Amino acid sequence: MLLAPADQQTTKTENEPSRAKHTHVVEAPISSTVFFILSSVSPSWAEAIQSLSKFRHQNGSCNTTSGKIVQNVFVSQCLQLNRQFSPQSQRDSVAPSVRKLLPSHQGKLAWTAISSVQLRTLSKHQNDNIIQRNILCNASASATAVPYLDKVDFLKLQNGSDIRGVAVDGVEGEPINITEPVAEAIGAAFAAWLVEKKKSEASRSLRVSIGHDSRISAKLLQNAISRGLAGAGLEVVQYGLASTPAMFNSTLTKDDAFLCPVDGSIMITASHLPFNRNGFKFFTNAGGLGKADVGDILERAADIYNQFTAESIMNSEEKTLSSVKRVDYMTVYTSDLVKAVRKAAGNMEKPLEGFHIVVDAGNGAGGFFAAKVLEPLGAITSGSQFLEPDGLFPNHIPNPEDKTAMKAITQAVLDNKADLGIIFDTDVDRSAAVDSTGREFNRNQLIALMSAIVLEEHPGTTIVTDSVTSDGLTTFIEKKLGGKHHRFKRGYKNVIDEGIRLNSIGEESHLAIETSGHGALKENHWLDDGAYLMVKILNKLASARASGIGGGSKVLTNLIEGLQEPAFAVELRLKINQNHPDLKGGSFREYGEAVLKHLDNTIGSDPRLQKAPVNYEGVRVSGYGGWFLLRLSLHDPVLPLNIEAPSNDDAVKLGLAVVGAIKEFAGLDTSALNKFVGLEAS
Ligand SMILES: O=P(O)(O)OC[C@H]1O[C@H](O)[C@H](O)[C@@H](O)[C@@H]1O
Repeated sequence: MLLAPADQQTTKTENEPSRAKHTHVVEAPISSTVFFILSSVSPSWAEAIQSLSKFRHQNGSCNTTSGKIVQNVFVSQCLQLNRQFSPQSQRDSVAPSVRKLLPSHQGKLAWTAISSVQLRTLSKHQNDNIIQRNILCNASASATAVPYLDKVDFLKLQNGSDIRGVAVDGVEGEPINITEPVAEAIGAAFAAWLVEKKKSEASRSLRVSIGHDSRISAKLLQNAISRGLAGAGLEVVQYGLASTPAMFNSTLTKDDAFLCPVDGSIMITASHLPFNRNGFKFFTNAGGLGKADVGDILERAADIYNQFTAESIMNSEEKTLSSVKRVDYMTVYTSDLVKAVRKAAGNMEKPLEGFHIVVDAGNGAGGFFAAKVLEPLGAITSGSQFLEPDGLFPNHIPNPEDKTAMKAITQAVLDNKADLGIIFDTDVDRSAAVDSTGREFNRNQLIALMSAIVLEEHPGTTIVTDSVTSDGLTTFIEKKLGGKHHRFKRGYKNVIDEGIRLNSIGEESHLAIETSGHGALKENHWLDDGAYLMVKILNKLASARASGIGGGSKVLTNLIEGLQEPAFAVELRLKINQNHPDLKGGSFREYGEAVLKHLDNTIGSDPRLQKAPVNYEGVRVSGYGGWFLLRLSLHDPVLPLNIEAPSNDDAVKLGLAVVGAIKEFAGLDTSALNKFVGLEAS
């Protein structure tokens, strides 16, 4: 329910279950541990902290500080404090003077000198207790302390339908391009876009929710983007740690007590990318914004940013954050998930009683699933791992496509003799599962399992998938399950939009799902939601139990019996060298298209190879009992090549067919493929 305004809010550990409907506003001194760390590094910071602490207490507006969150709040507060102490006459030059106040080392804070790599090699104990806090400070502070209004190429921040960039310093060759002013401009731009979109409906001021994953730059960016929105006159509601699907859901929920529905929503996340990255996803009740709208927002943001002055930034900070509200929305979202499972099990209170289910959240935002979804349904969750948010992702990348991550959850299932394992990506829009024997339900297997569940409910329906799905999956969906497999393009947004489009032209489709673990169901507003996919699986477990069928996750494993899996599968990512003279100054996309066209023409003359009769992306070819697909990456100057075959030899033959066709493209780095087929030593 509604919490205190953001600037008075207790910053408790964010995945802690909410105990009270209204959170108390607590005042407390700056954490002494942080004081110790900072003072040992820089006396001038220590003085600043003492002044800040005093100032905040005298003025009765100190945020409580605990754990990791303290540093973000703290650095931001120091900067605010400096601004508050500056007389108006000095404020025009506030950015340089703020930088001067910070202990600087070549334009950055002195304590950014410890590199993230060094930190990672320190002992776990240190990492957990002191050093990790230090890097959090470094990271957050350096996002603020880089030259304040540097020139930024906003359009380069677009990554398909997302915004992605670097928010934390410390990785060589990756300078920060999402600073607080950049985020503030993006917030203001989204506000302008939303007002224009919703002007016919707007009888009150528009409301926007903001949530974030566990990244170390999240808090600063959340406040910065809030300033942009609030400065434009919108009502801002911060959710804190949240999942991407929950953010979309908040545009649909009807509940005044939680200030819902909101008119627009922003998730701060860079999914499974490394700790130094961050980004934004945008939603309205019509779904996630697409490429064109995100491009529009970035153009507006560039204009807004160019008009920023140090004074305007300072004023927005002073005026707007106090109006921001906070709501514990994850409670609404998780109770909806709980209700969905109860309903599917004939309204049993604890339909998962006795099931042992372990969760691996990879230290992302998905830790809530154990305590707030599985346990209320009666499941035992002991042995769950990496549930605590930690933006350095110290255990494994939160990504169900990652082999190490899948190994970790499989091991947890086996070690705990659990019935099922569930794993999420950082922002919980992707997931995968593992049965009690350690069999993975990810990629084609997850799609097969979800198809089996959905086709039981909607016989004959069309299953939309991405382009890298296997031939065995098509056979399974069409021959075993009696559905239709519509293999479309890569990209969750492409897949979901295609599911929606098919329905609009009269072809019934209830599931759009990618091998990456993204998936959306028609019954769930086409919401791309890894947690909801797992709910559908839990429903199956619960309803099997309710109808007296035992055997734990065997009921799931049985559902994908008959799915043929390739003996050999590989993905090779061939880079396009954008500076190579062979590109003749053209874009990597044009070059990639030329490679694909040439491959397409070459394949036509080889009788052992057949082009896929229906294909929406790249060049997909069958032969030697298997297939390959060469396509352009959605985001990168890369041509990913997927090969599946009955044996390694057959896969090599398919690889050689590709080598023959693309070898004359000198701007393409084919070394990975050459090694695979044995033309280069590995
Ligand atoms: O085209 P690629 O580089 O393989 O990337 C494709 C993937 O990009 C992102 O991760 C999207 O979230 C996925 O939906 C998509 O499948």
